Amino acid sequence: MMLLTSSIPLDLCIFATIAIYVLYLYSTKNFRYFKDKGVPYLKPLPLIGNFADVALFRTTIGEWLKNCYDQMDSPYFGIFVFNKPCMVIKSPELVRDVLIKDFSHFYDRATSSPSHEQLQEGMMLIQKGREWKETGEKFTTAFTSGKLRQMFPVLDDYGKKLVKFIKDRDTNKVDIIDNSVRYSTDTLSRTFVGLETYCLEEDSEVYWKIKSAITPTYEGGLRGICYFFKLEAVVDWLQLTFAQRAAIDYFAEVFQHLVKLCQDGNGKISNLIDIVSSLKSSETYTKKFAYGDRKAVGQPFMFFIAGENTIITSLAYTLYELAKHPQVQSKLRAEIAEATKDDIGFSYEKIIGMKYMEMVVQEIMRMYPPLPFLDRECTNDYTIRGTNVTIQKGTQVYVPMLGFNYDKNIFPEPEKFIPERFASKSQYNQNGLRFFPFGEGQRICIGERFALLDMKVAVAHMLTNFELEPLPDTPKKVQFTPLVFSLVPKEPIYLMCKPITT
Ligand code: HEM
Repeated sequence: MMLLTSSIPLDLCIFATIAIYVLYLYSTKNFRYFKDKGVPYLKPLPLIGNFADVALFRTTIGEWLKNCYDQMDSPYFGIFVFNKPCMVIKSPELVRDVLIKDFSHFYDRATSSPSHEQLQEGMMLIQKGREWKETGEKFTTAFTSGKLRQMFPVLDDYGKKLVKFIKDRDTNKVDIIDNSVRYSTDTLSRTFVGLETYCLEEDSEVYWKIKSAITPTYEGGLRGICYFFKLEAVVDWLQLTFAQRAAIDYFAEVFQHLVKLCQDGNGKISNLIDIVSSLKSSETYTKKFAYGDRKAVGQPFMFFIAGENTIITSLAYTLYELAKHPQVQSKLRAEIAEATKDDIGFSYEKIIGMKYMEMVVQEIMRMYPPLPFLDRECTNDYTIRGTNVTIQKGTQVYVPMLGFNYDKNIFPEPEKFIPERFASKSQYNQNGLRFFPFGEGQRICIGERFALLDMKVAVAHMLTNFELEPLPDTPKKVQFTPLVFSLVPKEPIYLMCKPITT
Protein backbone atom coordinates (compact mmCIF):
# COMPACT_ATOMS: atom_id res chain seq x y z
CA MET A 1 0.00 0.00 0.00
CA MET A 2 1.43 3.35 -1.05
CA LEU A 3 0.69 6.37 1.11
CA LEU A 4 2.65 9.43 0.04
CA THR A 5 4.46 8.48 -3.11
CA SER A 6 4.31 5.63 -5.58
CA SER A 7 7.30 3.97 -3.94
CA ILE A 8 7.15 2.00 -0.63
CA PRO A 9 10.88 2.50 0.13
CA LEU A 10 10.49 6.23 -0.46
CA ASP A 11 7.43 6.33 1.88
CA LEU A 12 9.42 4.49 4.54
CA CYS A 13 12.29 6.93 4.13
CA ILE A 14 9.95 9.90 4.54
CA PHE A 15 8.33 8.41 7.68
CA ALA A 16 11.71 7.54 9.17
CA THR A 17 12.97 11.08 8.49
CA ILE A 18 9.85 12.59 10.09
CA ALA A 19 10.17 10.27 13.10
CA ILE A 20 13.83 11.16 13.57
CA TYR A 21 13.06 14.84 13.22
CA VAL A 22 10.22 14.66 15.80
CA LEU A 23 12.52 12.76 18.17
CA TYR A 24 15.21 15.35 17.59
CA LEU A 25 12.78 18.20 18.34
CA TYR A 26 11.52 16.44 21.48
CA SER A 27 15.00 15.62 22.77
CA THR A 28 16.26 19.17 22.22
CA LYS A 29 13.10 21.07 23.18
CA ASN A 30 14.61 22.38 26.44
CA PHE A 31 18.09 23.08 25.16
CA ARG A 32 17.57 26.86 25.20
CA TYR A 33 16.51 26.74 28.85
CA PHE A 34 19.79 27.90 30.39
CA LYS A 35 20.70 30.22 27.53
CA ASP A 36 17.42 32.09 28.04
CA LYS A 37 18.12 32.38 31.75
CA GLY A 38 21.69 33.57 31.26
CA VAL A 39 23.05 30.53 33.10
CA PRO A 40 26.31 28.98 31.82
CA TYR A 41 25.82 25.37 30.77
CA LEU A 42 27.54 22.39 29.26
CA LYS A 43 26.73 21.97 25.59
CA PRO A 44 24.28 19.06 25.29
CA LEU A 45 23.90 16.46 22.53
CA PRO A 46 20.52 15.58 21.02
CA LEU A 47 18.77 12.60 22.68
CA ILE A 48 21.24 12.21 25.53
CA GLY A 49 22.00 15.75 26.73
CA ASN A 50 25.20 15.62 28.80
CA PHE A 51 24.31 12.26 30.25
CA ALA A 52 26.00 9.84 27.82
CA ASP A 53 28.82 8.73 30.12
CA VAL A 54 26.45 7.80 32.93
CA ALA A 55 23.63 6.39 30.79
CA LEU A 56 26.07 4.15 28.90
CA PHE A 57 27.79 3.05 32.14
CA ARG A 58 31.10 4.55 31.05
CA THR A 59 31.69 6.24 34.40
CA THR A 60 30.21 6.62 37.87
CA ILE A 61 27.74 9.41 38.66
CA GLY A 62 30.25 10.95 41.09
CA GLU A 63 33.10 11.00 38.55
CA TRP A 64 30.83 12.36 35.83
CA LEU A 65 29.70 15.25 38.02
CA LYS A 66 33.35 15.85 38.96
CA ASN A 67 34.19 16.10 35.24
CA CYS A 68 31.38 18.65 34.81
CA TYR A 69 32.76 20.58 37.82
CA ASP A 70 36.27 20.54 36.33
CA GLN A 71 35.06 21.80 32.94
CA MET A 72 33.09 24.79 34.24
CA ASP A 73 34.44 27.90 35.90
CA SER A 74 31.21 29.51 37.10
CA PRO A 75 29.63 29.30 40.60
CA TYR A 76 26.67 27.37 39.16
CA PHE A 77 25.89 25.90 35.77
CA GLY A 78 23.36 23.87 33.87
CA ILE A 79 23.49 20.30 32.59
CA PHE A 80 20.98 18.19 30.71
CA VAL A 81 19.96 14.73 31.85
CA PHE A 82 18.60 13.62 28.49
CA ASN A 83 16.42 16.68 27.81
CA LYS A 84 15.84 17.62 31.46
CA PRO A 85 17.65 20.77 32.62
CA CYS A 86 19.33 20.36 36.02
CA MET A 87 21.54 22.73 38.00
CA VAL A 88 24.99 21.97 39.40
CA ILE A 89 26.50 24.19 42.06
CA LYS A 90 30.18 24.82 42.39
CA SER A 91 30.58 27.82 44.64
CA PRO A 92 31.13 26.95 48.32
CA GLU A 93 28.91 29.88 49.34
CA LEU A 94 26.06 28.67 47.20
CA VAL A 95 26.46 25.13 48.53
CA ARG A 96 26.08 26.56 52.04
CA ASP A 97 23.00 28.54 50.99
CA VAL A 98 21.31 25.56 49.38
CA LEU A 99 22.11 23.05 52.11
CA ILE A 100 21.80 25.26 55.17
CA LYS A 101 20.77 28.90 54.90
CA ASP A 102 18.01 28.57 52.35
CA PHE A 103 17.07 25.01 53.21
CA SER A 104 13.38 25.96 53.11
CA HIS A 105 13.75 26.10 49.30
CA PHE A 106 15.54 22.76 49.05
CA TYR A 107 14.19 20.46 51.74
CA ASP A 108 13.53 17.51 49.42
CA ARG A 109 16.01 15.25 47.73
CA ALA A 110 15.72 14.95 43.96
CA THR A 111 15.42 11.19 44.40
CA SER A 112 12.35 9.46 42.93
CA SER A 113 9.73 8.42 45.45
CA PRO A 114 7.43 5.95 43.71
CA SER A 115 4.59 4.24 45.51
CA HIS A 116 4.97 0.70 44.16
CA GLU A 117 6.98 -0.55 47.15
CA GLN A 118 5.56 0.19 50.56
CA LEU A 119 8.76 -0.53 52.45
CA GLN A 120 10.71 2.16 50.68
CA GLU A 121 7.94 4.70 51.25
CA GLY A 122 9.08 4.51 54.86
CA MET A 123 12.71 5.37 54.03
CA MET A 124 13.89 8.83 55.07
CA LEU A 125 16.31 9.07 52.18
CA ILE A 126 13.38 9.08 49.79
CA GLN A 127 10.66 10.70 51.87
CA LYS A 128 9.59 14.26 51.16
CA GLY A 129 8.41 17.26 53.15
CA ARG A 130 6.64 16.81 56.46
CA GLU A 131 6.73 13.06 56.36
CA TRP A 132 10.54 13.11 56.13
CA LYS A 133 10.71 15.59 59.00
CA GLU A 134 8.52 13.46 61.26
CA THR A 135 10.42 10.27 60.52
CA GLY A 136 13.74 12.03 61.14
CA GLU A 137 12.58 13.38 64.48
CA LYS A 138 11.61 9.91 65.65
CA PHE A 139 14.72 8.13 64.49
CA THR A 140 17.49 10.55 65.47
CA THR A 141 17.05 9.28 69.01
CA ALA A 142 18.72 6.07 67.83
CA PHE A 143 22.01 7.94 67.36
CA THR A 144 22.53 9.96 70.56
CA SER A 145 25.95 9.89 72.27
CA GLY A 146 24.38 7.84 75.03
CA LYS A 147 23.18 5.21 72.52
CA LEU A 148 26.57 5.11 70.82
CA ARG A 149 28.31 4.66 74.15
CA GLN A 150 25.97 1.75 74.92
CA MET A 151 26.74 0.20 71.55
CA PHE A 152 30.48 0.46 72.03
CA PRO A 153 31.12 -2.89 73.80
CA VAL A 154 29.24 -4.67 71.01
CA LEU A 155 31.32 -2.98 68.31
CA ASP A 156 34.49 -3.69 70.27
CA ASP A 157 33.56 -7.33 70.41
CA TYR A 158 33.08 -7.47 66.64
CA GLY A 159 36.46 -5.76 66.21
CA LYS A 160 38.00 -8.74 68.02
CA LYS A 161 35.95 -11.16 65.95
CA LEU A 162 37.17 -9.53 62.76
CA VAL A 163 40.78 -10.07 63.82
CA LYS A 164 40.08 -13.69 64.75
CA PHE A 165 38.24 -14.33 61.49
CA ILE A 166 41.25 -13.09 59.51
CA LYS A 167 43.82 -14.86 61.68
CA ASP A 168 41.99 -18.17 61.32
CA ARG A 169 42.35 -17.95 57.53
CA ASP A 170 45.12 -17.13 55.06
CA THR A 171 46.62 -13.87 56.30
CA ASN A 172 48.90 -13.69 53.26
CA LYS A 173 46.00 -12.76 51.02
CA VAL A 174 43.00 -11.11 52.64
CA ASP A 175 40.01 -9.90 50.65
CA ILE A 176 39.51 -6.60 52.37
CA ILE A 177 36.09 -5.82 50.92
CA ASP A 178 34.71 -9.20 51.89
CA ASN A 179 35.92 -8.79 55.47
CA SER A 180 34.41 -5.32 55.63
CA VAL A 181 31.09 -6.77 54.44
CA ARG A 182 31.19 -9.29 57.27
CA TYR A 183 32.13 -6.74 59.92
CA SER A 184 29.62 -4.08 58.89
CA THR A 185 26.75 -6.56 58.51
CA ASP A 186 27.35 -8.02 61.95
CA THR A 187 27.75 -4.65 63.66
CA LEU A 188 24.80 -2.96 61.95
CA SER A 189 22.41 -5.86 62.49
CA ARG A 190 23.35 -6.33 66.13
CA THR A 191 23.31 -2.68 67.12
CA PHE A 192 20.25 -1.53 65.17
CA VAL A 193 17.91 -4.47 64.81
CA GLY A 194 19.17 -6.74 67.56
CA LEU A 195 19.97 -9.56 65.17
CA GLU A 196 23.05 -11.78 65.36
CA THR A 197 24.08 -12.47 61.74
CA TYR A 198 27.24 -14.55 62.30
CA CYS A 199 29.03 -13.24 59.22
CA LEU A 200 32.31 -13.16 61.14
CA GLU A 201 31.91 -16.82 61.94
CA GLU A 202 30.60 -18.46 58.80
CA ASP A 203 29.05 -17.83 55.38
CA SER A 204 25.66 -17.32 57.00
CA GLU A 205 22.35 -16.78 55.19
CA VAL A 206 22.42 -13.04 55.84
CA TYR A 207 25.99 -12.87 54.54
CA TRP A 208 24.88 -14.31 51.18
CA LYS A 209 21.84 -12.04 51.05
CA ILE A 210 24.00 -8.97 51.57
CA LYS A 211 26.71 -10.17 49.17
CA SER A 212 24.11 -10.64 46.49
CA ALA A 213 22.43 -7.28 47.26
CA ILE A 214 25.66 -5.33 46.89
CA THR A 215 27.14 -7.18 43.91
CA PRO A 216 27.34 -4.67 41.03
CA THR A 217 24.85 -5.44 38.24
CA TYR A 218 23.43 -3.51 35.29
CA GLU A 219 20.03 -3.62 36.95
CA GLY A 220 21.53 -2.08 40.09
CA GLY A 221 23.29 0.56 38.01
CA LEU A 222 20.03 1.42 36.27
CA ARG A 223 18.27 1.71 39.65
CA GLY A 224 20.86 4.19 40.88
CA ILE A 225 20.62 6.35 37.76
CA CYS A 226 16.83 6.34 37.63
CA TYR A 227 16.37 7.09 41.32
CA PHE A 228 18.99 9.81 41.73
CA PHE A 229 18.06 11.57 38.48
CA LYS A 230 14.34 11.11 39.00
CA LEU A 231 13.66 9.25 35.77
CA GLU A 232 10.23 8.41 37.11
CA ALA A 233 8.77 7.03 33.91
CA VAL A 234 11.44 4.28 33.85
CA VAL A 235 11.12 3.65 37.59
CA ASP A 236 7.36 3.15 37.22
CA TRP A 237 7.50 1.24 33.96
CA LEU A 238 10.09 -1.26 35.20
CA GLN A 239 8.78 -1.09 38.78
CA LEU A 240 12.34 -0.48 39.90
CA THR A 241 13.02 -0.55 43.62
CA PHE A 242 15.71 1.54 45.35
CA ALA A 243 17.57 -1.56 46.54
CA GLN A 244 17.63 -5.12 45.20
CA ARG A 245 14.11 -6.59 45.27
CA ALA A 246 15.20 -9.89 46.87
CA ALA A 247 16.97 -8.03 49.70
CA ILE A 248 13.92 -5.84 50.32
CA ASP A 249 11.62 -8.85 50.55
CA TYR A 250 13.97 -10.83 52.77
CA PHE A 251 14.72 -8.07 55.26
CA ALA A 252 11.15 -6.77 55.28
CA GLU A 253 10.04 -10.19 56.48
CA VAL A 254 12.78 -10.47 59.10
CA PHE A 255 12.24 -6.96 60.45
CA GLN A 256 8.44 -7.30 60.49
CA HIS A 257 8.88 -10.49 62.49
CA LEU A 258 11.09 -8.65 65.00
CA VAL A 259 8.58 -5.81 65.35
CA LYS A 260 5.84 -8.35 65.98
CA LEU A 261 7.91 -10.07 68.66
CA CYS A 262 8.44 -6.71 70.28
CA GLN A 263 4.75 -5.83 70.15
CA ASP A 264 3.74 -9.22 71.48
CA GLY A 265 5.42 -8.20 74.70
CA ASN A 266 8.82 -9.80 74.29
CA GLY A 267 10.42 -6.67 75.68
CA LYS A 268 13.14 -4.55 74.19
CA ILE A 269 14.69 -5.97 71.05
CA SER A 270 16.91 -3.22 69.73
CA ASN A 271 17.31 0.43 69.16
CA LEU A 272 15.36 0.68 65.91
CA ILE A 273 12.87 -2.12 66.30
CA ASP A 274 11.75 -0.65 69.62
CA ILE A 275 11.22 2.72 67.95
CA VAL A 276 9.21 1.17 65.12
CA SER A 277 7.16 -0.79 67.59
CA SER A 278 6.36 2.30 69.63
CA LEU A 279 5.50 4.26 66.48
CA LYS A 280 3.13 1.60 65.33
CA SER A 281 1.29 1.87 68.62
CA SER A 282 1.13 5.64 68.37
CA GLU A 283 -2.26 6.51 66.89
CA THR A 284 -1.44 9.96 65.57
CA TYR A 285 1.65 8.91 63.73
CA THR A 286 0.11 5.85 62.18
CA LYS A 287 -3.04 7.63 61.07
CA LYS A 288 -1.31 10.61 59.60
CA PHE A 289 0.99 8.72 57.30
CA ALA A 290 -0.80 5.38 57.14
CA TYR A 291 2.08 3.20 58.25
CA GLY A 292 1.33 -0.40 57.34
CA ASP A 293 3.55 -3.24 58.57
CA ARG A 294 5.84 -3.12 55.58
CA LYS A 295 6.25 0.64 55.41
CA ALA A 296 7.00 0.75 59.13
CA VAL A 297 10.19 -1.28 58.66
CA GLY A 298 11.38 0.95 55.80
CA GLN A 299 13.53 2.97 58.13
CA PRO A 300 15.40 0.06 59.75
CA PHE A 301 15.97 -1.27 56.24
CA MET A 302 17.22 2.15 55.13
CA PHE A 303 19.71 2.31 57.99
CA PHE A 304 20.87 -1.16 57.21
CA ILE A 305 21.37 -0.58 53.51
CA ALA A 306 22.75 2.99 53.88
CA GLY A 307 25.15 1.78 56.51
CA GLU A 308 26.23 -1.31 54.60
CA ASN A 309 27.23 0.36 51.36
CA THR A 310 29.03 3.21 53.03
CA ILE A 311 30.86 1.52 55.88
CA ILE A 312 32.06 -1.41 53.76
CA THR A 313 33.88 0.75 51.26
CA SER A 314 35.13 3.34 53.77
CA LEU A 315 36.65 0.69 55.98
CA ALA A 316 38.17 -1.18 53.04
CA TYR A 317 39.70 2.01 51.54
CA THR A 318 41.12 2.98 54.95
CA LEU A 319 42.92 -0.35 55.27
CA TYR A 320 44.02 -0.16 51.63
CA GLU A 321 45.56 3.34 51.97
CA LEU A 322 47.20 2.41 55.27
CA ALA A 323 48.80 -0.60 53.58
CA LYS A 324 50.14 1.67 50.83
CA HIS A 325 51.45 4.22 53.35
CA PRO A 326 53.49 2.41 56.01
CA GLN A 327 54.55 5.64 57.73
CA VAL A 328 50.96 6.73 58.25
CA GLN A 329 50.17 3.22 59.41
CA SER A 330 52.98 3.27 62.02
CA LYS A 331 51.97 6.70 63.26
CA LEU A 332 48.38 5.60 63.68
CA ARG A 333 49.44 2.34 65.34
CA ALA A 334 51.53 4.35 67.80
CA GLU A 335 48.50 6.49 68.66
CA ILE A 336 46.39 3.38 69.19
CA ALA A 337 49.09 1.75 71.34
CA GLU A 338 49.41 4.89 73.44
CA ALA A 339 45.66 4.89 74.10
CA THR A 340 45.72 1.28 75.27
CA LYS A 341 48.97 1.24 77.23
CA ASP A 342 46.92 0.93 80.44
CA ASP A 343 46.15 -2.62 79.26
CA ILE A 344 42.41 -2.29 79.69
CA GLY A 345 41.57 -2.26 76.01
CA PHE A 346 39.52 0.23 74.05
CA SER A 347 36.68 2.39 75.24
CA TYR A 348 34.28 4.78 73.52
CA GLU A 349 36.20 7.79 74.88
CA LYS A 350 39.57 6.42 73.77
CA ILE A 351 38.45 5.79 70.22
CA ILE A 352 36.72 9.15 69.92
CA GLY A 353 39.78 10.86 71.39
CA MET A 354 42.26 9.55 68.77
CA LYS A 355 43.18 12.65 66.82
CA TYR A 356 45.32 11.08 64.13
CA MET A 357 42.71 8.37 63.57
CA GLU A 358 40.18 11.13 62.94
CA MET A 359 42.51 12.76 60.38
CA VAL A 360 43.07 9.44 58.59
CA VAL A 361 39.36 8.73 58.38
CA GLN A 362 38.53 12.25 57.16
CA GLU A 363 41.16 11.92 54.44
CA ILE A 364 39.51 8.66 53.37
CA MET A 365 36.15 10.45 53.27
CA ARG A 366 37.76 13.05 51.01
CA MET A 367 39.35 10.58 48.63
CA TYR A 368 36.56 8.04 48.60
CA PRO A 369 33.30 9.72 49.69
CA PRO A 370 30.82 6.82 49.72
CA LEU A 371 28.10 9.12 48.40
CA PRO A 372 30.13 11.32 46.03
CA PHE A 373 27.37 13.81 45.20
CA LEU A 374 24.34 15.36 46.88
CA ASP A 375 20.97 15.85 45.26
CA ARG A 376 18.21 18.30 46.09
CA GLU A 377 14.97 19.40 44.49
CA CYS A 378 14.07 23.08 44.49
CA THR A 379 10.84 23.15 46.50
CA ASN A 380 10.04 26.90 46.06
CA ASP A 381 11.35 29.22 43.34
CA TYR A 382 14.76 30.44 44.50
CA THR A 383 16.76 33.45 43.37
CA ILE A 384 20.49 32.91 43.74
CA ARG A 385 21.94 35.50 46.15
CA GLY A 386 23.40 38.53 44.38
CA THR A 387 22.03 37.54 40.95
CA ASN A 388 18.73 37.70 39.09
CA VAL A 389 18.90 33.99 38.24
CA THR A 390 15.95 32.04 39.58
CA ILE A 391 16.04 28.29 40.09
CA GLN A 392 12.50 27.18 39.35
CA LYS A 393 10.46 25.00 41.67
CA GLY A 394 10.91 21.36 40.67
CA THR A 395 14.44 21.79 39.31
CA GLN A 396 16.89 19.09 40.34
CA VAL A 397 20.06 20.48 41.88
CA TYR A 398 23.30 18.51 42.27
CA VAL A 399 26.35 19.18 44.42
CA PRO A 400 29.42 17.49 42.91
CA MET A 401 31.15 16.50 46.14
CA LEU A 402 33.94 14.61 44.38
CA GLY A 403 34.73 17.76 42.37
CA PHE A 404 35.32 19.72 45.59
CA ASN A 405 37.32 16.88 47.13
CA TYR A 406 39.75 16.74 44.20
CA ASP A 407 39.93 20.49 43.55
CA LYS A 408 43.62 21.36 43.90
CA ASN A 409 42.74 24.90 44.96
CA ILE A 410 41.06 23.45 48.03
CA PHE A 411 43.15 20.33 48.60
CA PRO A 412 46.66 20.68 47.10
CA GLU A 413 47.95 17.43 45.53
CA PRO A 414 44.49 15.91 45.76
CA GLU A 415 45.58 12.50 44.44
CA LYS A 416 47.84 12.01 47.46
CA PHE A 417 46.79 10.47 50.75
CA ILE A 418 47.79 13.11 53.32
CA PRO A 419 45.85 12.81 56.61
CA GLU A 420 47.70 15.85 57.99
CA ARG A 421 45.59 18.13 55.81
CA PHE A 422 42.79 17.44 58.30
CA ALA A 423 44.73 18.72 61.31
CA SER A 424 42.15 21.50 61.21
CA LYS A 425 39.01 20.38 59.43
CA SER A 426 37.09 23.60 60.06
CA GLN A 427 39.39 25.58 57.74
CA TYR A 428 37.62 24.06 54.73
CA ASN A 429 34.18 25.28 55.69
CA GLN A 430 34.84 28.94 56.35
CA ASN A 431 32.73 31.27 54.19
CA GLY A 432 31.01 28.41 52.45
CA LEU A 433 31.14 24.61 52.33
CA ARG A 434 34.00 22.73 50.64
CA PHE A 435 34.15 19.48 52.59
CA PHE A 436 30.90 17.72 53.52
CA PRO A 437 31.24 13.92 53.12
CA PHE A 438 28.09 13.35 55.19
CA GLY A 439 26.14 16.16 53.57
CA GLU A 440 25.10 19.23 55.53
CA GLY A 441 22.11 21.05 56.95
CA GLN A 442 18.93 19.38 58.10
CA ARG A 443 19.29 16.48 55.67
CA ILE A 444 22.79 15.60 56.87
CA CYS A 445 23.51 11.90 57.25
CA ILE A 446 21.82 10.67 60.39
CA GLY A 447 24.36 7.84 60.81
CA GLU A 448 27.55 9.92 60.69
CA ARG A 449 28.72 9.40 64.25
CA PHE A 450 27.83 5.73 64.25
CA ALA A 451 29.63 5.18 60.94
CA LEU A 452 32.82 6.87 62.12
CA LEU A 453 32.79 4.98 65.40
CA ASP A 454 32.14 1.64 63.71
CA MET A 455 35.01 2.13 61.25
CA LYS A 456 37.46 3.41 63.85
CA VAL A 457 36.85 0.42 66.12
CA ALA A 458 37.65 -1.96 63.25
CA VAL A 459 40.77 0.01 62.24
CA ALA A 460 42.01 0.12 65.85
CA HIS A 461 41.72 -3.65 66.19
CA MET A 462 43.24 -4.31 62.76
CA LEU A 463 46.32 -2.15 63.39
CA THR A 464 46.85 -3.55 66.87
CA ASN A 465 47.02 -7.03 65.43
CA PHE A 466 48.35 -6.75 61.88
CA GLU A 467 50.94 -5.01 59.73
CA LEU A 468 49.08 -4.25 56.51
CA GLU A 469 50.96 -4.58 53.24
CA PRO A 470 49.93 -4.36 49.61
CA LEU A 471 50.43 -7.44 47.42
CA PRO A 472 51.84 -7.38 43.89
CA ASP A 473 48.30 -7.51 42.50
CA THR A 474 46.89 -4.84 44.84
CA PRO A 475 45.80 -1.98 42.54
CA LYS A 476 48.03 1.11 42.58
CA LYS A 477 44.89 3.19 42.08
CA VAL A 478 41.36 1.93 42.58
CA GLN A 479 39.00 1.98 39.58
CA PHE A 480 35.33 2.32 40.46
CA THR A 481 32.51 0.36 38.91
CA PRO A 482 29.92 2.48 37.06
CA LEU A 483 27.29 -0.08 38.08
CA VAL A 484 26.93 1.36 41.58
CA PHE A 485 26.08 4.95 42.53
CA SER A 486 28.62 4.95 45.35
CA LEU A 487 32.37 4.48 44.87
CA VAL A 488 32.77 0.70 44.81
CA PRO A 489 35.98 -0.88 43.44
CA LYS A 490 35.73 -2.70 40.13
CA GLU A 491 38.07 -5.46 41.31
CA PRO A 492 38.55 -7.09 44.71
CA ILE A 493 41.29 -5.58 46.87
CA TYR A 494 43.66 -8.04 48.52
CA LEU A 495 46.17 -7.15 51.23
CA MET A 496 48.67 -9.08 53.29
CA CYS A 497 47.79 -8.87 57.00
CA LYS A 498 50.96 -9.92 58.86
CA PRO A 499 50.09 -10.85 62.43
CA ILE A 500 51.99 -8.74 64.97
CA THR A 501 53.56 -10.87 67.68
CA THR A 502 54.29 -9.09 70.94
C1 HEM B 1 30.95 6.42 56.04
C2 HEM B 1 29.68 6.27 56.17
C3 HEM B 1 28.60 7.17 55.62
C4 HEM B 1 28.69 8.24 54.77
C5 HEM B 1 29.92 8.86 54.16
C6 HEM B 1 27.33 8.71 54.57
C7 HEM B 1 27.00 9.79 53.77
C8 HEM B 1 25.73 10.27 53.60
C9 HEM B 1 25.38 11.39 52.77
C10 HEM B 1 26.35 12.20 51.94
C11 HEM B 1 24.05 11.57 52.86
C12 HEM B 1 23.23 12.65 52.15
C13 HEM B 1 23.21 13.88 53.04
C14 HEM B 1 22.64 15.10 52.38
O1 HEM B 1 21.91 14.96 51.39
O2 HEM B 1 22.92 16.24 52.84
C15 HEM B 1 23.53 10.56 53.75
C16 HEM B 1 22.20 10.44 54.10
C17 HEM B 1 21.74 9.50 54.97
N1 HEM B 1 22.48 8.54 55.64
FE1 HEM B 1 24.49 8.30 55.54
N2 HEM B 1 26.47 7.94 55.29
C18 HEM B 1 27.21 6.99 55.96
C19 HEM B 1 26.72 6.03 56.81
C20 HEM B 1 25.43 5.94 57.24
C21 HEM B 1 24.94 5.03 58.24
C22 HEM B 1 25.81 4.05 59.01
C23 HEM B 1 23.61 5.23 58.35
C24 HEM B 1 22.61 4.57 59.25
C25 HEM B 1 22.87 3.65 60.11
C26 HEM B 1 23.24 6.28 57.42
C27 HEM B 1 21.98 6.76 57.25
C28 HEM B 1 21.64 7.81 56.41
C29 HEM B 1 20.27 8.31 56.24
C30 HEM B 1 19.02 7.78 56.90
C31 HEM B 1 20.34 9.37 55.34
C32 HEM B 1 19.17 10.23 54.84
C33 HEM B 1 19.02 11.43 55.74
C34 HEM B 1 17.91 12.35 55.30
O3 HEM B 1 17.42 12.27 54.19
O4 HEM B 1 17.50 13.18 56.11
N3 HEM B 1 24.37 6.67 56.76
N4 HEM B 1 24.57 9.78 54.19
